[in-house]
Amino acid sequence: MANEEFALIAQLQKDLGHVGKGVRLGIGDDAAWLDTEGRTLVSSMDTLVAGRHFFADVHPADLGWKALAVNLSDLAAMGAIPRWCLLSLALPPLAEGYGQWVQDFAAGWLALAERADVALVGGDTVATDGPLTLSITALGVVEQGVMRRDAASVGDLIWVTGTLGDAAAALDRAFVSRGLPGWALNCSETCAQALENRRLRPQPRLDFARAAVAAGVTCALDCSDGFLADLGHILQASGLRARVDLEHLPLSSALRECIDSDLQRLLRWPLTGGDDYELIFCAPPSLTGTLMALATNCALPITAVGEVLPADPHAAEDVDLYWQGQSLSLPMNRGHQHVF
Ligand SMILES: Nc1ncnc2c1ncn2[C@@H]1O[C@H](COP(=O)(O)OP(=O)(O)O)[C@@H](O)[C@H]1O
Ligand SMILES: Cc1ncc(C[n+]2csc(CCOP(=O)(O)OP(=O)(O)O)c2C)c(N)n1
Ligand SMILES: [Mg+2]
Repeated sequence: MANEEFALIAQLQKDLGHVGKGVRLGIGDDAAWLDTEGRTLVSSMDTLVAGRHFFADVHPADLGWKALAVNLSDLAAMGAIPRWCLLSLALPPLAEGYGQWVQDFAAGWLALAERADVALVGGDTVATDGPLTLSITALGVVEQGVMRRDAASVGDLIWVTGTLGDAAAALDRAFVSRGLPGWALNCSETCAQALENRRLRPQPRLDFARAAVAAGVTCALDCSDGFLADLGHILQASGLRARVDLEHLPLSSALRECIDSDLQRLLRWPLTGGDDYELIFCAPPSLTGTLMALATNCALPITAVGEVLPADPHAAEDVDLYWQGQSLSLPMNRGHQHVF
């Protein structure tokens, strides 16, 4: 059954619009009216397109979670506290209408929104002849400063939260299972499910990020495109280089089983695969003890994977990559990039 725009918006308001901090006016007027209580505002936007960021047959609950998670991850990377979101939906025709879809999408979204205490305060809903497309604006506040891409310093250690490469390996498996080109995984069904869960339900590292910025970390971003590509963004913005030890990249036990010490798989999944939504941050060695204690408090492992080096006009690459004591040349593909 086809839905009409205003009926769908009313359902979105009912299923998704829960009460949030500082919301003077939420869904329903021409714009939201929000109270930042004197704190400064941090804003970010990310778009997800069917066929490019997710498979068109994704379960809407998984899509609801992931669409919010990737946006909250950008706020985490700034060290911001998420408060509000705006959601734009461009929906292609669907024979059975979007009633059940919105209900399922809302369940996935709210599972994370309630945990992160973030309220949907507005958006836009349109029909499209193109693929299903979601665009989310995430708004947060900061108490003191933020973490920036251009704030790395020579001698900083390069840290990563959690583990890298699980989602990229799961994406390969999903491609292969759909008869599309990809690398097959050699692992048990239990491992494959653990990887798939990382692909579908990324965890924005909000608590650790908030603690890190309060502890004086000034340089971070979130790893969405691939570790090497995203570290490159920090190095370019900061005008510096880095040394990275490939064997220090943190891997889940499931991914370790799939990689089985194979260099090509290490390069493909944890180094350049992307879709991780972990934080990469740089901090002086003097902060190491504090950071390890914060990570323990958050029950989130953090791993030092390299060091920031001075600029070198003679160096061909921005990263010196080592594996088992050997210097490696960088892979041609450093991570995900949209091409137009
Ligand atoms: N169409 C656009 N208009 C204005 N700014 C943009 C646009 N696309 C990207 N940006 C800005 O470029 C920067 C890098 O974007 P992006 O690579 O998408 O970051 P991220 O990986 O954190 O989402 C961000 O500050 C973003 O706001
Ligand atoms: C169906 C499907 N194809 C490919 C990917 C891989 N992929 C798509 S976008 C992306 C990186 C992040 O996307 P982008 O739009 O660059 O987000 P941003 O860096 O702006 O947060 C990756 C790894 C995927 N997750 N799902
Ligand atoms: Mg983006």
